[in-house]
Amino acid sequence: VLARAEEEDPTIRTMEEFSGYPLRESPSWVADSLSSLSVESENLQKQIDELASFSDTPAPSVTRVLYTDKDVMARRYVKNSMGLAGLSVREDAVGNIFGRWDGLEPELPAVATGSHMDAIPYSGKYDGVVGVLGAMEAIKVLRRSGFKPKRSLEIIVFTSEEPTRFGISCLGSRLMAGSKALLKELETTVDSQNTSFLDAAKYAGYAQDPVDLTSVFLKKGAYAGFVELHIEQGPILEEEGVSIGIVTAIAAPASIKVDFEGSGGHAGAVLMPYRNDAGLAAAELALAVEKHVLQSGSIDTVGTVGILQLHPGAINSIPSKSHLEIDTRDIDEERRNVVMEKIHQSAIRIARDRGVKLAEFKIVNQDPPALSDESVIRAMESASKDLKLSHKLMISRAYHDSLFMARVSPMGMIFIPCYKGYSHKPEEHSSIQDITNGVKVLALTLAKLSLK
Ligand SMILES: NC(=O)N[C@@H](O)C(=O)O
Ligand SMILES: [Mn+2]
Ligand SMILES: [Mn+2]
Repeated sequence: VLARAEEEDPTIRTMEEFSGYPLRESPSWVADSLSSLSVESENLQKQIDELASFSDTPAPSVTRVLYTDKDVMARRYVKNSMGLAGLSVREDAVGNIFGRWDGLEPELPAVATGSHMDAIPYSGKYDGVVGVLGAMEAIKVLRRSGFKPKRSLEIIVFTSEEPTRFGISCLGSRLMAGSKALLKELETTVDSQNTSFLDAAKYAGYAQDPVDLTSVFLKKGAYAGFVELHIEQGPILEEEGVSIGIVTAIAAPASIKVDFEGSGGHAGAVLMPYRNDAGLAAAELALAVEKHVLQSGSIDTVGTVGILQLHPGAINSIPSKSHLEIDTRDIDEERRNVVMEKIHQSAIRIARDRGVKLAEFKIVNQDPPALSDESVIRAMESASKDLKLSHKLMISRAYHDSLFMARVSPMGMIFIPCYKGYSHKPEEHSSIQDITNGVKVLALTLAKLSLK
């Protein structure tokens, strides 16, 4: 369809370049391709179920942690599927996977899409995976419709969006966005088993010597656009009966690691006035996090203590050490930073009042929010309209690799409804109809962006 229009009327091309608006969004082009946008939904659901089987915990839960055997098997499955979809596949030094469909003008910066396939402990099978397998299906949909992209289309599977193994979220996309701080951090980063990041990466077949992780950095202007399809992970779309969420901004995430050290001792013999209980210090700080977040003055501020560990972890021994990991977010970066400072002051006060040592108060990440790009938002909106799917503008409270891709490319995200907004638990679910709608909107959005 495209080739024919271009050959027939060069003025269209000039008009397009001038307005930056693909005239071919004229009803005829969209109408032509709309009817032929067929999604193989059954096969897509089968792939989602198959990928969920690469898990270290029993179904319906999914646990797939970075560079573990199940992660390596899942990576092999996805690379294989990319090959079958006719994409040229490559990987970088930390295992970000790229599947490319060359466009008519392959020298132009490509348009990318993608998400992640690692899964936190005891989570579901849709978080990230819909954006990876759905992206592959979107490319297949366009191929089936006879569409020929001008700009190449590239699927990216990001390494370690989840912070599970090394406490670092969006590790792959952060590096792609050129984070020198992370580069440094990874030299000494170890997991809870004291395995270094580099050893774990090597175990999975990455970070081959001579290790140069700067090779992961994206060249400026590498992509003309990036669009991530993802489940909403919240209840709004389902509650309002809306099919498509068009993300305009991603909230600003931050995480803090805290260690307290006390004197420990016998749970029976040490009387209460003589204790320096690191466990109670941790408990008090966890409640202080909640207090500061609730007092931020906005419902948009959230705070979670998702990890709280006590040492030696014996019922009849007073905790001598405690470790907490705090996740706090807000769409207002300043307001979130104020909360973080209050949490820090509380940690110092609690340590003083309880006679324990604040051994560590480490801000692991403190990221700014990201805004979606206007032109990408317009493309997602017009795609939803063309497909006659209800849609609404909304913000993402969860973070995504898109948060970092926004630093190197015009970014947008497409949300689909999920059951009761459940996520990060086995009950996470999106209907194949909702996934199919998301895939169609993604396909059409990629087509429009690839013509620009
Ligand atoms: N999308 C998503 O779940 N990202 C998470 O890693 C998060 O904690 O937001
Ligand atoms: Mn997640
Ligand atoms: Mn995700």
